[in-house]
Amino acid sequence: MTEQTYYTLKNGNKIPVVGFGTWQAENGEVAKQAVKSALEAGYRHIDTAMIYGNEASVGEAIKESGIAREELFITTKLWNKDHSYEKAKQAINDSLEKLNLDYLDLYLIHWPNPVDYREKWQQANADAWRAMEEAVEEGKIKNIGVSNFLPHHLKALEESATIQPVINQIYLNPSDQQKVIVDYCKNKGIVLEAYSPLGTGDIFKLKELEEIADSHNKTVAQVVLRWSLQKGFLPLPKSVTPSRIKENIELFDFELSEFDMGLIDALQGKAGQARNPDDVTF
Ligand SMILES: NC(=O)C1=CN([C@@H]2O[C@H](COP(=O)(O)OP(=O)(O)OC[C@H]3O[C@@H](n4cnc5c(N)ncnc54)[C@H](OP(=O)(O)O)[C@@H]3O)[C@@H](O)[C@H]2O)C=CC1
Ligand SMILES: O=C1CO[C@H](CO)[C@@H](O)[C@@H]1O
Repeated sequence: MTEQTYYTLKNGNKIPVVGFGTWQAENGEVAKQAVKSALEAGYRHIDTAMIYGNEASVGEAIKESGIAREELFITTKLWNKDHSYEKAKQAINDSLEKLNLDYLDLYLIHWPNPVDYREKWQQANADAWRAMEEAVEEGKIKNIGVSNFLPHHLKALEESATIQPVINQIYLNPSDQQKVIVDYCKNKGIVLEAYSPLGTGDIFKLKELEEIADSHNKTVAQVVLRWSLQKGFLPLPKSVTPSRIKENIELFDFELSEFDMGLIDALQGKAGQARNPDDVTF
C-alpha cells in the first residue's frame, strides 16, 4: 500500500496530494469496488459529484472500508441546476445523505456559468457560495472551492466571499497546461486540482511519453501523474481497473528531471483541451 503524502491548504487544512476520480464509475458494484480498491491501494482522497450519480456507492465503499473518517478526504460538487441559496443548501444536505457522511472535506461549485443562470452567473455563484459558507459554519463542510473557474469568475466570487476559495479543480494535463488560470491561482494561494490528468485516456496517444516512461522503468500514466505532482498540482486519476488504480498512486519512488519536465511541457495542445466554461450548454 502506498502511503499518502499531504499538501497544506491556505486555511491550514491538509489534503492528500493524489485523489481518486470517480466520473463514469457507474453507481452500484462498479463504483463501490473501484473505491474499495482505491482505499486498499492507499488513496485517502476521493473525488465525486452529485452529477456522477454514484455518491451512494462511494459512501458504501467508505463505510465498509472501516477506515477512520478523519483519515479520509471526501469531495463532492454542486451541480449546475442548484446555484441558488436555497437549492445549494438542499444540495449539500442531499449529498451528505447519499454519501452517508456527517461532513464533507471539500465542496466545489462544479461550473461557474451554468446555462440556467447565464445572464446572472455572478449573483448565482455568490448565492450558492453563501449557502456553502453557512455549511462551513455549521460543521457540514471543512473546505470550500470551485471548479472550471477562470480568473474573471474567481474575481467576481472573491468580491462577495467571506471565506475565500482554497481550491480550483480544472482540466489540467500536459496537453492543456492552462497557464493563465494556473498563474492566477498560484498568486492567490489557491491550490489546483488536476482533473482528467490522463486526458480521460487521450494522453496515451502521445507516443513521446513512452520513451520517458521506459527510462524510469515506469508507465506512461505514472510519468504524467508525476509531472502533475512536480508542477504542484493535485492529480485526480480515475480508473475502475484494480491494477491501474494501484499503479496510479505509485508515484513517490522516482523523480522526473528538468529535462524530462521540459519534454512533457512541450506536449501542450497535442491531445485535447479544456472546455470553455462560458460556452458549456449544461
Ligand atoms: N470538475 C470537473 O468538471 C471534472 C472533474 N473530473 C474528475 O477528475 C477525475 C479524472 O478525470 P477523468 O476525465 O475521469 O479521466 P482520467 O484523465 O483520470 O482518465 C481516466 C481514463 O484513463 C484510463 N486509465 C486510468 N489509469 C490508467 C492507466 N494506468 N493506464 C491506462 N489507462 C488508464 C481509465 O480507464 P479504466 O477506468 O477503464 O481503467 C479511463 O478511461 C474524474 O473521474 C472526476 O473525479 C473529471 C472531469 C470533469
Ligand atoms: O465533472 C464532470 C464530468 O461529468 C459532467 C457531466 O457530463 C461534466 O460536465 C463535468 O465536468
